[in-house]
Amino acid sequence: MSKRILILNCGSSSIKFALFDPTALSSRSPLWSGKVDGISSATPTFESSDTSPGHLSIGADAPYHDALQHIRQHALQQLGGDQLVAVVHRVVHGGSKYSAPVRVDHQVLSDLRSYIPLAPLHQPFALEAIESLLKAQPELVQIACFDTTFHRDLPRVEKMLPLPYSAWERGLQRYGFHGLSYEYMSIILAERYGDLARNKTIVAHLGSGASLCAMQGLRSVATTMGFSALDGLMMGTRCGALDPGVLLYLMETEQLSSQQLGHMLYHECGLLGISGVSSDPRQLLPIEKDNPRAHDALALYVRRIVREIGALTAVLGGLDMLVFTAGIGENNVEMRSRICSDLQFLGLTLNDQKNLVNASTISSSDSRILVTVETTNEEWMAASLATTLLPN
Ligand SMILES: Nc1ncnc2c1ncn2[C@@H]1O[C@H](COP(=O)(O)OP(=O)(O)O)[C@@H](O)[C@H]1O
Ligand SMILES: CC(=O)OP(=O)(O)O
Ligand SMILES: [Mg+2]
Repeated sequence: MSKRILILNCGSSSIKFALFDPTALSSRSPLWSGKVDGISSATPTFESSDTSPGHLSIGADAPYHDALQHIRQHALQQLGGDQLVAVVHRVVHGGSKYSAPVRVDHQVLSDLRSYIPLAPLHQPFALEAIESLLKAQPELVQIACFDTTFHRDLPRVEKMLPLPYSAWERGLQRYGFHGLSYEYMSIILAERYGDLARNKTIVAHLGSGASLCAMQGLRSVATTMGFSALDGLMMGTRCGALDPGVLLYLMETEQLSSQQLGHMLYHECGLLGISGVSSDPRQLLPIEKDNPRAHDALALYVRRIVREIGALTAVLGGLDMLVFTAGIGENNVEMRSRICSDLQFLGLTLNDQKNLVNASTISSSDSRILVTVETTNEEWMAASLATTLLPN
């Protein structure tokens, strides 16, 4: 009977899953993988390496729960007679207590629950999966790998918030997210580009959630997400960095409660909020010529990225390499082109042909900055980080 581990990656718009042989992780290829997409939308889809994409019928009341059940059934079929030795979860927030992967028990689960208000779009769903498995199969080993871990050694000046000092003492700090993706990038970039990648690199993780990570020596030295996954770039439905005066105004003058504010900031802002049409650039690009709001949404999205790349370049004291990853970064030719076009002042130029086919290197041969496209693999990264915690 062969050993298997199941990885669950609960993102804000999808659940990705993968089954690995823990004794053959060097191949980085899962035995089976897939995703449920558009979970809270009217048209959720399921696809896996053994089935083509299709509509997934899940209830509107508990779509994450239903999607997880569906994945579990498929995973059990895939396992056949093999032994599931652990389920490994991408958990977005490890807080200040969990700075490394951990085996989950009731105490850990309760600690992780206390971080739900810091990541309400992600944390509850990963924890729901952990909790239901803990109930159904208490003997099954479950391991949590955190998005925050890769940023744990951020310089103090990047972690601090300019609030009264007591806030820092109470643990209010910038954490940073998408750490599994960035850690994977740090491995891949070292293998492909060696010393060049160890210089001044910015990785742009552009998916439903989006952030940038400035790396030096392939370690995180600054990142755009902060205390929560709301900070930094404008996203599909999240606002990104915002003048706190706006929040005071909305609370005081428009009497918005914290719940209403939370819902607005996480679900009704970003590309969807401005356009009123979609959180997905693929839907907005074809209509922007005739739809000023779609045009504004895309222009603001690009502007925020360019601004933050400028800021991180200043923090790094220069830039040698820019890497695009995640759903939009890996696939959206036009968005990459617009971002790079606004960065020409850095001596960055794209090779349009290579960009068009999502080639691995998309900068032109005379560009001062190497621009690459890399497929992220948060599931393999979580599998790899969990190996030391697996039962013998
Ligand atoms: N083939 C594709 N072409 C263009 N954009 C894509 C493609 N696949 C995914 N995307 C974009 O990526 C986004 C999802 O990115 P992803 O990294 O999977 O997000 P998350 O992990 O938050 O669910 C989608 O909203 C869509 O905009
Ligand atoms: C932290 C975060 O925003 O994750 P995702 O991009 O998967 O939603
Ligand atoms: Mg993601």
